[in-house]
Amino acid sequence: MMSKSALLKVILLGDGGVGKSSLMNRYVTNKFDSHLFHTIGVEFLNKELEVDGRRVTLQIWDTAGQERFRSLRTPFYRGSDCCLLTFSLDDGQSFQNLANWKKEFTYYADIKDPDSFPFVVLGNKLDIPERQVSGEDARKWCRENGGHPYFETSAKDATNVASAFEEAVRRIQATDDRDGHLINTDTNTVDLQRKSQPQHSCC
Ligand SMILES: Nc1nc2c(ncn2[C@@H]2O[C@H](COP(=O)(O)OP(=O)(O)OP(=O)(O)O)[C@@H](O)[C@H]2O)c(=O)[nH]1
Ligand SMILES: [Mg+2]
Repeated sequence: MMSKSALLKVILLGDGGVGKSSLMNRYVTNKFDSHLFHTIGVEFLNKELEVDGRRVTLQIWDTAGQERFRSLRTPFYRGSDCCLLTFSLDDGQSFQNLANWKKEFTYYADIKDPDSFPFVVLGNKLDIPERQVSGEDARKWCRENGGHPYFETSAKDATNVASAFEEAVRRIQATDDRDGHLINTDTNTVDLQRKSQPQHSCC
């Protein structure tokens, strides 16, 4: 039985230190490291998953958030199917910068119609009690800037991490049927549910 899986590219953008690498690592390897080094340029990891009965290969691109690495990361924005705008709930400035990240992505990814492009907003480090950004302010920003879904996550304790990435897939699938990205994976699986057809001897 041939089964197809869509190859989808999601990209994590946001200030340095908000937890982009930690979110990717938590989701793909289910690990958390409290002493991660700053990302230089970009890195990516793949993850196979099934969303609403459809198999997906998610290619997750993690980018360097520090300003000095802008020229290293921007060439990789093109071809993204979804952008995860990430800030940290204990860092008000990273929330203020979301608009800049959205603008930078839209420009370098050459997005013709930003209003219909799938963005998902992540407020990370939910486990840290000293919040500087309220959920109400974050939801208001998302409403006023395109109606983007919003998740409060913690890469440290895994809260909402899988849901956020799964929603990114849903938003892509809702935006446009990805048949163009479907890649055939010859899986040679036998469908055990199917009743074996009565053998008709033909002779
Ligand atoms: N408490 C807590 N710490 C976190 C969380 N996510 C990341 N961190 C920590 O925050 C620091 C920065 O995390 P990174 O994942 O490296 O941040 P980044 O966005 O990839 O940073 P750049 O690579 O510089 O863009 C690290 O010490 C992480 O351990 C979280 O959800 N909760
Ligand atoms: Mg990083």
